Amino acid sequence: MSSDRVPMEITKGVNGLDKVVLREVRGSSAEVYLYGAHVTSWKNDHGEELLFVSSKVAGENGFRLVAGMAYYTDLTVLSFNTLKCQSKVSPVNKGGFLEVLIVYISAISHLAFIVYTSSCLQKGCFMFLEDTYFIVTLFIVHLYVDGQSVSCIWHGLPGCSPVKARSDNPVEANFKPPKAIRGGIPICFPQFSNLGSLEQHGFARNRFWSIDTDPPPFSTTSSNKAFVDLILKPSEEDMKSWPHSYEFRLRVTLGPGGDLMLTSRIRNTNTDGKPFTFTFAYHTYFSVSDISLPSDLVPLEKLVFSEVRVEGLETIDYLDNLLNRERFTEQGDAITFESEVNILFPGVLCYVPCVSFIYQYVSNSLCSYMKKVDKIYVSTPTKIAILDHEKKRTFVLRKDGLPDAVVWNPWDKKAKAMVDFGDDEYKHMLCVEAAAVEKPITLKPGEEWKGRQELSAVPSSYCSGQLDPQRVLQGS
Ligand SMILES: O=P(O)(O)OC[C@H]1O[C@@H](O)[C@H](O)[C@@H](O)[C@@H]1O
Repeated sequence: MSSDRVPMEITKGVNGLDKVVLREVRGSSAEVYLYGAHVTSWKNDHGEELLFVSSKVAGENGFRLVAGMAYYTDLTVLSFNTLKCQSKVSPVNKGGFLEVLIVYISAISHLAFIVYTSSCLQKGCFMFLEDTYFIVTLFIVHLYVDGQSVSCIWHGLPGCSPVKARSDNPVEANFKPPKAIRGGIPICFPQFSNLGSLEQHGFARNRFWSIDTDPPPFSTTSSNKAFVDLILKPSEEDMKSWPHSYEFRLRVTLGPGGDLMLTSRIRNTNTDGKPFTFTFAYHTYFSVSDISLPSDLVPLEKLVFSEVRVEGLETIDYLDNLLNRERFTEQGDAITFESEVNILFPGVLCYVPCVSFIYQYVSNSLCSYMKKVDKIYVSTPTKIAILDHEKKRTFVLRKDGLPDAVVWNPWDKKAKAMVDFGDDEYKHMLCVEAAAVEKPITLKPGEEWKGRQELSAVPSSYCSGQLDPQRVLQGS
């Protein structure tokens, strides 16, 4: 091990599982579970989480924002004190904070309702309107809960949008080995998806890895960087389903600027002279602002596109997982995700609840198929950008040894069917996965394969129509 390396911290995570915490001097950090060699957290120097992990993994209280978009309003009716008096704090929430959606029906009356909150607050004095659509003004309030009292911070996020109020029970931690962790960066090896006889995405993501204290030297230096080396070797059990001997070494490095690098080295150590073949992916769940929201008010006749877009895959061939992996070519535009509220109403119609309801209902039933994405882009450029308008952030993914890239979001219906995933969590994640899928990799005994994924999160001042995609992709 290099002597000038930044020390790492080994601690316990969910369900008492060991995790390694990497910290970088300017404040960014990353967490890697030995279970699955799974990166579950990557934070920038402001402490903002950049990866999505399902709330069902962490067992946090569940709350979900339902819909909303930027729009002017002024709200003076509610006071923080009202909220303070009415809050009933459950001990479950001691020391935590909750986010509450306030709905203000401006066209009808100057009343406010909390329509979406965690269950402990439902027991309070708030009026809870479940499964009801409104055209409303939105306010986000953070309730900081400290044993007895609740203090509120208005986040001043006025919005106007059709909103569906929904209750949601606090989410229980339901993650436990041998299940894979939903979110972060699972490693798919030796099989991507169901492309073979093994379990979905292979077994590496749900095996216990070890810390590799003496890895063979790397060609690039990791000195002055925080990193950890992990290793996976086959168990007798694994040999039954995949009868090959290998050493899978993973180095997770946090660079001085907060960049996150994953380098995999897989060596065939078969002594029977036999080669083996595998497919692979870094199944990265990026945390994004609401992917289902439109970026601006637009006229009725125009479709609205979401604020999250992927650039670098235009004109690239892809295999569509939703259509039996049939091959298509991506059209010239960046990949966008259609809005749940894909048609908006002009002027005063915004304030008529029944019109809102009908539009929301119709647009949801017509468009949900179009929103799902599950595509394997083949032979892509080495650099892909994920732009997040709302967060003013661009993720840049660079890859090496991994010709393909998978883009996946389950969208609403599949999300509901996934037990380890909240119903609305699809809105806040997008998987873009550096992968080797179309042409499986074959290693003869003694041969080694290397596949690297490097992620950076850079501030972007994107505002509609002003982004030059080429600059994002070509810039350093
Ligand atoms: O639920 P899993 O096994 O983690 O897989 C999630 C998704 O992973 C993606 O990589 C695949 O393209 C999807 O088809 C799959 O549904």
